[in-house]
Amino acid sequence: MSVLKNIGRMSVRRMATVSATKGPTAVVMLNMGGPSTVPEVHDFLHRLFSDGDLIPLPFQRVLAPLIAKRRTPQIEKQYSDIGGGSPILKYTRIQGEKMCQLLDELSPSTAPHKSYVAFRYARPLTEEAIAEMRADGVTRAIAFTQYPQYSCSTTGSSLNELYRLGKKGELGNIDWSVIDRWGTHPGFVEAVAQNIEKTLQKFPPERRSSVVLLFSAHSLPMSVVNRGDPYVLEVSASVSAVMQRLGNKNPYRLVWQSQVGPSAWMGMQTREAVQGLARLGRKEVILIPIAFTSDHIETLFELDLEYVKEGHELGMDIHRSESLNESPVFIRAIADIAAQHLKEVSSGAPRTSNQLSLRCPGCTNDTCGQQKAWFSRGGQ
Ligand SMILES: C=CC1=C(C)c2cc3[nH]c(cc4nc(cc5[nH]c(cc1n2)c(C)c5CCC(=O)O)C(CCC(=O)O)=C4C)c(C)c3C=C
Ligand code: FES
Ligand SMILES: [Fe+2]
Repeated sequence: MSVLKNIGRMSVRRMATVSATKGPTAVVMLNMGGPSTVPEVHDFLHRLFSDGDLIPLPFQRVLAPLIAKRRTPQIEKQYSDIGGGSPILKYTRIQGEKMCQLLDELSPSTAPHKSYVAFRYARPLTEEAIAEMRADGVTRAIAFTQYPQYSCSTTGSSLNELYRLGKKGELGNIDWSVIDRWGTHPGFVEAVAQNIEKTLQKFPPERRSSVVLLFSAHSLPMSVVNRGDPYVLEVSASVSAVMQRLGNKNPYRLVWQSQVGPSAWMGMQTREAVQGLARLGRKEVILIPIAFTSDHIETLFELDLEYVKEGHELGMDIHRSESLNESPVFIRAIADIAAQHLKEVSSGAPRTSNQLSLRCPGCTNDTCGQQKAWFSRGGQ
């Protein structure tokens, strides 16, 4: 038995060495990113408002710098109030590195694995991740979205950006596949549920089952919802899966936060929901971030410094459930998702999910269609 084990270990090591000569299997962590320091806020907002896949503006090149400049002082203040910057880069690096350690064990035939961070609006940008991958001699890469639920304004924007670089010939000779959503994966659901259970402990046992679970996700403009974007459905599916895992013991609602600008956005708004619950006398509440995997201004500023504080002023016993951040259950989940994906693609499965192949019925952005076709061919 031990001889067999040793042979197993040797072949694992040999395979790792062989693939090391052609570079590691890259796992590219796609996300929007956030300014790591206050002076980076302006550039972050400038890139965000310049992204026509997120916010299509008339005369975008002219308007984006003006809007970014006008909004910078307010957002700088929010980042100062949460300690001087977004922790998303710190957490994404930790999640990626720990995930790859697990992946080397779970998928020895594709080892070694190396994670690269590709942010859409903050450094390291997609181009920087690609330069590092090319220097490492990468020939096989997974574009792994770190948004659990798919929206064309988030994951779609990151994939469009990769496609544009590929079309310009800047990606080199890399064979791509995509993990484009995983909002109901049992490991993700388990990690969120465990954090809720931990927060429920803060309430007296006899009142625990009447605590209201208020799931909160970043809202979407109704123009995006109404063109058939799948995000609202997918966030709802995550909430249902978490509630099922919790045995449906608590009353709950899904509400939406962080609307920007005057247009109509998906509701009900989180702030109004907190106020409404207080008015109805339902004063024991847990706020649960469900659409983002690490802390950011929406949790640390909007939920903690605004809504929890306002809830206390209304006499509520209100707490926020922790973000996933360094949760080992979560890191194990993303490693399992990547390992399963590598196994399926190596045995001939398509390079993206079937769901990614479908454009929103109201889509008028040609890049979306070209991007989907390009990834389905492995980025060729
Ligand atoms: C799943 C999460 C997110 C979706 C969906 C989303 C859509 C979306 N966002 C905007 C406009 C802005 N978003 C801004 C910041 C921001 N957005 C998300 C997440 C999602 N956005 C996060 C996590 C953050 C904050 C980053 C951090 O470090 O905390 C901003 C900038 C901040 C501000 O000016 O208020 C804007 C603008 C649109 C238009 C949109 C869908 C089309
Ligand atoms: S906007 Fe959804 S596919 Fe283009
Ligand atoms: Fe946003």
